[in-house]
Amino acid sequence: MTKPLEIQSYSEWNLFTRQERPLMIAGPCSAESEEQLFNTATQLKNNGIEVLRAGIWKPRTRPNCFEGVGVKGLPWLQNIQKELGMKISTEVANAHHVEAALKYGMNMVWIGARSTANPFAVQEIAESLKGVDIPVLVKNPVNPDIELWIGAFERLYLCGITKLGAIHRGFSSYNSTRYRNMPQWQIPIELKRRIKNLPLFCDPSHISGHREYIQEISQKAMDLGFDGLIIESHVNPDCALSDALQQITPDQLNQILAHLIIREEHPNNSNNTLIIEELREKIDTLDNTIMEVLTNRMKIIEEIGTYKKQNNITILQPDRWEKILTRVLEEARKNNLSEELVERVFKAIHQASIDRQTDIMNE
Ligand SMILES: C=C(O[C@@H]1C=C(C(=O)O)C=C[C@H]1O)C(=O)O
Repeated sequence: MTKPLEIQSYSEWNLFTRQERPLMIAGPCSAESEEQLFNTATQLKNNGIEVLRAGIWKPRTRPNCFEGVGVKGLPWLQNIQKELGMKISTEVANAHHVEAALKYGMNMVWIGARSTANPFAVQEIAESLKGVDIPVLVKNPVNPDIELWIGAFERLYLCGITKLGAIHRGFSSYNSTRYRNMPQWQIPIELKRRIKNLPLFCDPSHISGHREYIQEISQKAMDLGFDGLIIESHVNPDCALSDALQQITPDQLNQILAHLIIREEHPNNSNNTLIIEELREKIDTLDNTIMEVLTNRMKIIEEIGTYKKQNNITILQPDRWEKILTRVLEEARKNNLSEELVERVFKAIHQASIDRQTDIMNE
């Protein structure tokens, strides 16, 4: 889609009366019983949380796990809306879920990571939401594919939904990493650049997979300018029927929120602005130098490419490449620069050289 999506600001969502960052959505991974849900909601509400989340249908990796209580949990949520005045939200994965959720007065729904990865599911959900005026949040797909994530917003938008928001919950990985799902922060950063006015929530519970990391991930999300957080909270996390390790009590959630430092995107006085502006001028000059160096390097790459073509020499020269990489990594170590950064930069430069010389060979 070429035209920018005209997305409504969260101030028009009718969900949050408190509009400061972080906008908060919290509640158990799953609704397990009326009592568990009501007690959790009561404590959250007493701690100032306005929007409750609870999974009713749980997509599980393997069969024979707890797959949610199903529609019988919907009246429990509706009762909380009535008794406690909280806004209620749940995950929907198909048109039946949407219909049932709407019947019980859901104030917001979200599409889960596995569903976002499936355009058929997203299309079905989008069509079933036509004419409905509640916010719809979309979790990132399980695979790190930003186009698929953006495609889901476009499908919803084309069905007339303009109260849209994104939830960053991290990406699946084969390797074992510090977190359950890799944050790959560059992807939500790019999403923010591509859809500028899209409200962005972070789900530190699913990124971390463990409660001990929720604080640091929430802080990072705030420092990257996320608008809100969606955090799993349960009255008795250790006895939770799903995602026990990553859930926290409403009081633990309160502690985490109390420790968050909320920084502003723009400096709040002209002196700070001036200092940053001066430093940015220096960076602009250096960026110009980088561009000049890259341009000159590429010119020489082209000369070598032409010579190789005329003299039947292969494009890739493993020994030369090995030497370059060894040398710059050694320089990185000496200068206290991240070796990972230098390696990534030089691999990208080398790949671009190969691509350019390939073009020359084929001319
Ligand atoms: C430029 C050359 O071609 C390739 C590109 C290189 C580079 O970008 O520095 C190095 C080795 C080759 O794989 C070369 O042969 O020197």
